[in-house]
Amino acid sequence: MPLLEITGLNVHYRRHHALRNVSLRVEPGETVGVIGETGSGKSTLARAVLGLVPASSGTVLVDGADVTGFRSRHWRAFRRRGVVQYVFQDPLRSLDPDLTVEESLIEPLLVRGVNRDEATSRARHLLERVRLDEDLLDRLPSAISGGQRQRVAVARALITDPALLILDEPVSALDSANRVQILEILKGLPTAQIFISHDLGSVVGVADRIAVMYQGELVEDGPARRVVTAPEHPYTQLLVRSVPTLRSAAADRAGREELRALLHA
Ligand SMILES: Nc1ncnc2c1ncn2[C@@H]1O[C@H](COP(=O)(O)OP(=O)(O)OP(=O)(O)O)[C@@H](O)[C@H]1O
Repeated sequence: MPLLEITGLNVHYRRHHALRNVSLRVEPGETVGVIGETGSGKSTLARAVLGLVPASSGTVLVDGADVTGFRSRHWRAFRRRGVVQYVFQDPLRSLDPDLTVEESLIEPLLVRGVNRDEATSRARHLLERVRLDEDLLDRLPSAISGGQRQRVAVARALITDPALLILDEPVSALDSANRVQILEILKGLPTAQIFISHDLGSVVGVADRIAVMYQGELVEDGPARRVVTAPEHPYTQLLVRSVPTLRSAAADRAGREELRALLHA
């Protein structure tokens, strides 16, 4: 069973048709890159999966449950299970400015009834996974760097052991060194991910599959290598052409690594 199955999804903001008949599947453990230019509907897709905008029609099945029919109490119960977690471009949106790093990390566990010692030990373990020093645990988000904050946001999203992580432009606000480090961390995760970006270069080294959005429609969806080496839709062809070394470098894994280093140098 797919972890996420979106079928014929339409979303309107008043009279604006933001998502048009979008269908997308994500299998457990799979990373799907969603790319497209500004306004193409990428964030709306994420919002629909998280229940932050209503669907006009279509279905969104998360772990077998049709969330499009959920009322607010269903959403509360569903969110408490922590099956889907998210990370935004700006980590200050995911982190409470008044909570220390440690408090931010353990809070999702405490509300689920995990005791403080166990929660703290899991928080420390996750810090290691996102390559952050334990010294940061006592600091407020305002007292750490943007790259560190985004790593804390990733750790907080992972602490409930979600089946699906939705990342909306997670590296767009970071400098190139931090960008590469976060991409490395995401690449090593066993969790299924939807990685939203306007930048094909960021997505290509992380994603198993790439889905391309254009004007509210999902115009192409396929294995990352195929989308990059043999793009079918004219918009994808344009995207690939605009990153000249992508096509040849995507031919193998080593090439992709090289390409990413090149793009983020
Ligand atoms: N709350 C809203 N009310 C009205 N229209 C909206 C709202 N949010 C988004 N839109 C419109 O819906 C379309 C899709 O927006 P969305 O944020 O999903 O695009 P995006 O691909 O994520 O863009 P970006 O890369 O700039 O974040 C855009 O035309 C946008 O102006």
